[in-house]
Amino acid sequence: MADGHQWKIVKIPPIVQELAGEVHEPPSQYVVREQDRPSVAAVSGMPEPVPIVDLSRLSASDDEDRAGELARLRSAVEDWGLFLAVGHGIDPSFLGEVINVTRGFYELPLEEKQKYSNLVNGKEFRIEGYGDDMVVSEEQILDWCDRFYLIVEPESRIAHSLWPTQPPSFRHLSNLVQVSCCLNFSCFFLVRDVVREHTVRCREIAGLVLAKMAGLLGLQEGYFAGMLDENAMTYARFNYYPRCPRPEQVLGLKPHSDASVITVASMDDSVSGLQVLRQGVWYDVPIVPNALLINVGDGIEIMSNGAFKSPVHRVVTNAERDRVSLAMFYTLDPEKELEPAPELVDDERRPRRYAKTKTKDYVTGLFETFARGTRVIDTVRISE
Ligand SMILES: O=C(O)CCC(=O)C(=O)O
Ligand SMILES: [Fe+2]
Repeated sequence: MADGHQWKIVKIPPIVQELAGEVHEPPSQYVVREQDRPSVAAVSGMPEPVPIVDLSRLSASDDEDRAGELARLRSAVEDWGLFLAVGHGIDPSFLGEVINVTRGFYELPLEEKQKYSNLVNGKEFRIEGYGDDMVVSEEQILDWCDRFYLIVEPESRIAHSLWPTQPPSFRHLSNLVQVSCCLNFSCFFLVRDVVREHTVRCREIAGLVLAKMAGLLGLQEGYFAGMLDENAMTYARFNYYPRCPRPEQVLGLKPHSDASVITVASMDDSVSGLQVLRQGVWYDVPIVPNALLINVGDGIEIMSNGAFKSPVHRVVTNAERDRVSLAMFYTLDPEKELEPAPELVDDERRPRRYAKTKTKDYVTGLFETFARGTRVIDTVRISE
């Protein structure tokens, strides 16, 4: 099962935040092959800008306004697979808090963060928790990034060992140590409470976008959004990209696409790093203050039978600044099958392009392919 799955790993990777403080050059296991090296500024003076969609206008009463924004949405999800969403209604101060608690988590002492380790008994890898890449081979090139994954919903799948509901008792410790432990724990409670609230707000946004995307395909508006039911799983991934002395040699996050139905990401307003691949060219996703990034996941590419695209994206690092982001991955009930909507398949004009898989197997497949630098969607693609 995706959430309970554990993998044997060949080695335990270092925590990049610790490593970054010690080295002047990235160790060889982080240095990507010559042909995979990032141009640190990709196409910023780009032939075309990364799309921006004003969500408030998708439901505008003025027909022309609405049609114009829907056309922008169509082009974004067909051609790019992602866009920056403005007019989403989330208060900028709350978005600032989301980024602050993400930073706050990474500012905790290492021992504190390691209480939430993604390694079981120090040697098996699980999705949830704090740590680094799942290392499946000696040759694997590692990402210059630490991450903390939490399952936010449904309640029944939350790993309560990683998600305490009661602060532990520190009474046996000295006063000074008690105070510092309480501070650390209150930071974790803040992470928990903020991410819960953020999940609900971002799901409303995801629901609106999914409804409009279904409409663009001639499906009922609730078609995709309704699939995010009470058993649907939401993962939060808090990313931390330390400064890197040689940003041109490493990747913060290797090229991948998201296994979600849809992803809603909040990013640092002070430092960019996300790049998207479109028609063979890497584009920088610019900083637009208070915008959210909406990323079509593999789930929508599959369910739309390829009409909408799950984009390949990656993250580059920065020599001067560290960077944080928080990605919310909305996925289906792990027991639900992922397959093209029957309405969008017909043998003559639109043959089926993806085979059926169970969501939990798909998500498990993501972690295995990601470690190898390949894409899980290619394992279900039906060749023409
Ligand atoms: O850090 C970012 O901007 C994107 C992160 C991302 O792609 C992911 O967590 O899947
Ligand atoms: Fe991603």
